[in-house]
Amino acid sequence: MLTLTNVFYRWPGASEDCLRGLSLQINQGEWLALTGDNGAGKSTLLRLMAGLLSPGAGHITFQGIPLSEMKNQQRAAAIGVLFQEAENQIFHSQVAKEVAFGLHLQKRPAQELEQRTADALALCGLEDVALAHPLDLYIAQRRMVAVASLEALAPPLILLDEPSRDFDEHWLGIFEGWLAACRQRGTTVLAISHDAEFTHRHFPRVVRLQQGLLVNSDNPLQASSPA
Ligand SMILES: Nc1ncnc2c1ncn2[C@@H]1O[C@H](COP(=O)(O)OP(=O)(O)OP(=O)(O)O)[C@@H](O)[C@H]1O
Repeated sequence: MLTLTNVFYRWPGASEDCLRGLSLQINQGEWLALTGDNGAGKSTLLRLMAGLLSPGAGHITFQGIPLSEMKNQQRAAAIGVLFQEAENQIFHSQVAKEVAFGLHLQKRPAQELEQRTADALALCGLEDVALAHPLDLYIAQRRMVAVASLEALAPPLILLDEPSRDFDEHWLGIFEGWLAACRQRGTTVLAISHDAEFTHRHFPRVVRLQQGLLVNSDNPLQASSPA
């Protein structure tokens, strides 16, 4: 589904490459966790996978199409991202409007838009705050607003950066209910996570980013190569 081939990336002004010839294939329907030390480059890699940064060398394709050739709208429909600071991806003054925004951009019929928004709010435990300002919510609820916005669009590939962070037991349960819905519809998911228990519960395949390359957690000495 998503294929990275010999990808290099160096941040502007940095003296060394952050990613050094990294290759990875994420298959359709696969759930893959990405681990690694602080500063290893996991969030950088996620931004490359989302098409928000471009590799300095190498290439990334989504279902065979280079990410660089996809239009923004096409990419947004295909790949959903939950950032580490999910509150920074909230732009509207009302929860329901925020959740519906992506569907508006896709020009979905009004009835479908309303239904999908209502369903996403319900699944994400936000029905009672649908008319609230997102910034008036607790941090866990705000994070779920960003999740509900993803749910409304239901992209086939979802990238999550430290998703279990900020959740107490109650909200983690709701978030994991959403993950179950994603699994049921065959969504492909990649998650960066430092939360070993969460990773173990959901992600059968784990790769580790180390010195700009990926290694399999099962076999730390062997570089992860395209399947
Ligand atoms: N916007 C940026 N501009 C310049 N350098 C950056 C930027 N973002 C990250 N970096 C650098 O890239 C390297 C990798 O950072 P990144 O945030 O991708 O790591 P990470 O593995 O996600 O870390 P963490 O687990 O702490 O979130 C670091 O050296 C960081 O300083």
